[in-house]
Amino acid sequence: MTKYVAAIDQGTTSTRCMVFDHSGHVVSVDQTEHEQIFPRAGWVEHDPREVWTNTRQVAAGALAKADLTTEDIAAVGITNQRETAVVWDRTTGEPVYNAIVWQDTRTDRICRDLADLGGGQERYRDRTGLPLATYFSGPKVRWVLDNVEGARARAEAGDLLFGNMDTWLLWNLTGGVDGGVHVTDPTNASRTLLMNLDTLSWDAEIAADMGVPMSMLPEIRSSSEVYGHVRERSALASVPIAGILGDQQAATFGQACLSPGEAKNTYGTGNFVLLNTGTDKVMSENGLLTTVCYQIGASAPVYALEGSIAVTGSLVQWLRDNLGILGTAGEVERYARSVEDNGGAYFVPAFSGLYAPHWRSDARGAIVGLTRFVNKGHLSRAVLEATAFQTREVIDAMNADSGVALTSLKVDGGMVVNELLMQFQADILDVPVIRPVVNETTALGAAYAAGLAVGFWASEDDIRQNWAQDKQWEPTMDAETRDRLYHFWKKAVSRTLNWVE
Ligand SMILES: Nc1ncnc2c1ncn2[C@@H]1O[C@H](COP(=O)(O)OP(=O)(O)O)[C@@H](O)[C@H]1O
Ligand SMILES: O=P(O)(O)OC[C@H](O)CO
Repeated sequence: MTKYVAAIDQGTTSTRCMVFDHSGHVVSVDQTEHEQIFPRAGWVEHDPREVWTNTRQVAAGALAKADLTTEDIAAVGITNQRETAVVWDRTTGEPVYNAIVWQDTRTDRICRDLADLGGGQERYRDRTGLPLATYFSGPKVRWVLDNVEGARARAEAGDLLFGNMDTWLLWNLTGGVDGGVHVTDPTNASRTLLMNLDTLSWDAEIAADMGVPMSMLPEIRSSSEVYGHVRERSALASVPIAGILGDQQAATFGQACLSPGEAKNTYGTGNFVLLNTGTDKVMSENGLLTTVCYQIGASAPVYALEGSIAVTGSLVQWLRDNLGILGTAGEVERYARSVEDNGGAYFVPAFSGLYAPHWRSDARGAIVGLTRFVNKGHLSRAVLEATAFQTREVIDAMNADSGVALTSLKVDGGMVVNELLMQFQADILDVPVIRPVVNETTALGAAYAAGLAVGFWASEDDIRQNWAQDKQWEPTMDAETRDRLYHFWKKAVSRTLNWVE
């Protein structure tokens, strides 16, 4: 029997390939970053060709680093930044435009026009589980067809294909113009504003409203089945591609949040809290998303409530790259520890407006409470605290929507090495925060989906058994302090609204 399963994790800032053994431990990893393209304020793009080239490189790199060959790999899974939209020509394989990234706000006008058709921001909530917001892929496809010369005519002639990053990579991995498979899974499809959450199929009426021809849309298959095999003459040649999960759903799966009431929070570029609600979908009345959590083979889909926060780890990057006041992301903890508290400063990073639970595209970032006293340490602390406060907001909304009061929170992602943040998070939520041994839960979740499809893992019980705790932070803050800090956070948020006119 082959000993390993691989996962390709195509994230916002980088692409990695990871190889896991049967116990879910990392055997090998290779990773490379891609360019963040900011053509103008509010626009964020990636070059899909660069991402595809990087994918091939890291697949080869991960095998080489552990001295593995294709024969050692039982299956490969794909997990990806969700909502990031690619439109390409099926006859040439060439993208017609850069990938428009989930954080991009250029579709604000399109979303407002759609809302004006009736129903406002909630127009498609019943069918899709989502508010009308710039975050999702459908309006991004509309923008490409409206703005790239000749694109609409080519789309209507059936020459153009759409996909989130999972679909773009799957199509290329399985041969591209030579028989590439044009498929996605329900977790990715549920982020387009085009999929019906009950039937797990495309909604023709919404696609018509959105001006997106149905011929562009990939086939929706389950999250765990063999979609095709990797093309010949490449690193993972002939390996079955057997799992697709959007990265936040993959992390939920990798964290073994497999029963209703279990939740995780991933701290990466943004933060994403997902609560497994089982085979019942919970429609949010408090600004959360209802989304597909996973669908394993022919089983019924499992749903989740999601609190999506656009800017958390990227705020640390902003301090480092745009202001130059940090040398590395890790330094934020050292500066934050140099002071006792935030010195009265609050930083609301509404760089892409505010996502959950506010959904306010008219908000923009603000630092409030500044006095001459505030220094680099206080700002560093305010940056970390912003992550924890935003998490509290979505978890409060989740409690209200689901009636589930969390008794602990599983965490993962690039920011969870930050111990000050983890302690502050436990304090602001007043529940323990738990970090697993394998923090690479996103790639692991995709590996599990692929491994289950080919019998490498027998059942979800294997996933539960593989999960192990690394560290737990207990809340120590008194209620009065917690309430005071959170009160000022909410006041700071109110100062960012109604900024864009
Ligand atoms: N020690 C740290 N403290 C706070 N944030 C950190 C630290 N190390 C990394 N980060 C942040 O974590 C993020 C990277 O996490 P990762 O999970 O790799 O992101 P993604 O998958 O979204 O690309 C970056 O935004 C970075 O600023
Ligand atoms: O690539 P990440 O980890 O920042 O995740 C991005 C999310 O999928 C966006 O919805």
